[in-house]
Amino acid sequence: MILEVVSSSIIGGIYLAAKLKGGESPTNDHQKIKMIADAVGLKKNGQSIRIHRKYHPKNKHYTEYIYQIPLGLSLEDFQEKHQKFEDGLNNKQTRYLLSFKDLKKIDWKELRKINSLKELPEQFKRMFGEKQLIRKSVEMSFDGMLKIKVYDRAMPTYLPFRESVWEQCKKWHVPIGETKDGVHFIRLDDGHAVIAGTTRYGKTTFLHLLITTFLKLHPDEVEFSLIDLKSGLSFQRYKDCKQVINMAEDLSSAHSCLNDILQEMKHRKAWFKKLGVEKIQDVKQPITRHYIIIDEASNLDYRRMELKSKKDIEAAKFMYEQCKSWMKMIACEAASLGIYLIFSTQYPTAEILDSQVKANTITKICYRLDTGTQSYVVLDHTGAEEITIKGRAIVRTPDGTVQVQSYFLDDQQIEKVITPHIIIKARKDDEDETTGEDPGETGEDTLIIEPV
Ligand SMILES: Nc1ncnc2c1ncn2[C@@H]1O[C@H](COP(=O)(O)OP(=O)(O)OP(=O)(O)O)[C@@H](O)[C@H]1O
Repeated sequence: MILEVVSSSIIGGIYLAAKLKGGESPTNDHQKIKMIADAVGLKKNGQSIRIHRKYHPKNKHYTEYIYQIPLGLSLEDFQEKHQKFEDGLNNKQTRYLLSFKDLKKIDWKELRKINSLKELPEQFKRMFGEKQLIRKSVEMSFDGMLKIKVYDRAMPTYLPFRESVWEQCKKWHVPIGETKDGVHFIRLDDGHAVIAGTTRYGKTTFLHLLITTFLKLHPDEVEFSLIDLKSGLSFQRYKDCKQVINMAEDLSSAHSCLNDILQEMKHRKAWFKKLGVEKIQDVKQPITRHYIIIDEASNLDYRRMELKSKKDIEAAKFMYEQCKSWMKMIACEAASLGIYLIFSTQYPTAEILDSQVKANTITKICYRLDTGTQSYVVLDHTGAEEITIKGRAIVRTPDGTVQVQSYFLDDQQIEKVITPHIIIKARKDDEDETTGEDPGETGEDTLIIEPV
């Protein structure tokens, strides 16, 4: 049992409500939602939103309000005002979660004597200071009706990854983290994904979780092309995994890697044609899923490089333009062939995240961004600029938009998964330098030239 303490600056004291988890809230959130919608102009021809149903699922931490919205308004219009709804629902109230253990520590005699929050005894203030604030949060979706879920439970701010979560994974799903309702999985075998976020908020940590999850759960059915444009250090540890076919760390090697992918696409297209199938889901033979992971895609841009000679600038510009056009081709055509682009960047401008790449992206994961405009480029609505917690992300898929606290996977957990997959292999560069001698015959290294 959890007690909820609500402090309100209107009443100028403490209102203590003992209630069971999931009980009725003392305020009427529906009325607040309607008032906020009217106040921010979400009305048409004098018509406001109309409540259709209120729903409180058992054992869940939210109440869902289902509204009919006036003709001419869309989900996007409401999502743009997302912050206004959240602020309005939390207006004038601060809520804390306290356990019975906490309550035992309270000196009730002292508490009865006080008239305002300012007079709270030190011990009580300390206890509240340590507790997590409950801030109601809102999620919106649309299926003909506007559904607004109002959560009254604090989201965790740090979640170490638990290996047991992998046991719940469906095929090609990644357990990105947790919402207020528990573990949240994202499906990554039906399209491409974009991951955006300002520096040090969790993009690369999520990419490690993605790679590790697929190495753990589908080691014989997955391949990776890892394009690490942040000095090549993030993905270095995977370079000897047998599933890693290409590694690139600069424009030139990324260019060559993307060229290889185009060949791979041609090869798969020809094969699918022979089999008489259109998409990977229809292929009965064993076939790998290929994930191209680009970490810091903006670093492909030759204008961000320190190039001096005109010749170098021209060469880099040519490769950059080709990489961009190849990424568009991959975005448009590769998903049905089982090749997926995972595009990660700190700078989601319209220049970096091409509109065609974005349009063909199914999953959008957005950590904190610097501006509402950047948030809009990725999610088509603002909100990511309001995030202040590391690992907190807004995830948008065709199923709707949710806020997630992503898992933090540590180095030991990663090492444990990748160690069984490490082999000694010569990569493409080494291969170019060989004298033509068959390395297999020397009895030393095994040369792996990955076929598909
Ligand atoms: N899910 C998480 N939960 C809590 N803290 C996290 C999480 N993910 C990352 N962090 C913290 O943020 C730091 C940076 O994370 P990460 O390298 O993933 O950031 P990034 O977004 O890739 O940054 P950059 O773009 O600068 O490389 C981590 O070392 C860790 O301290």
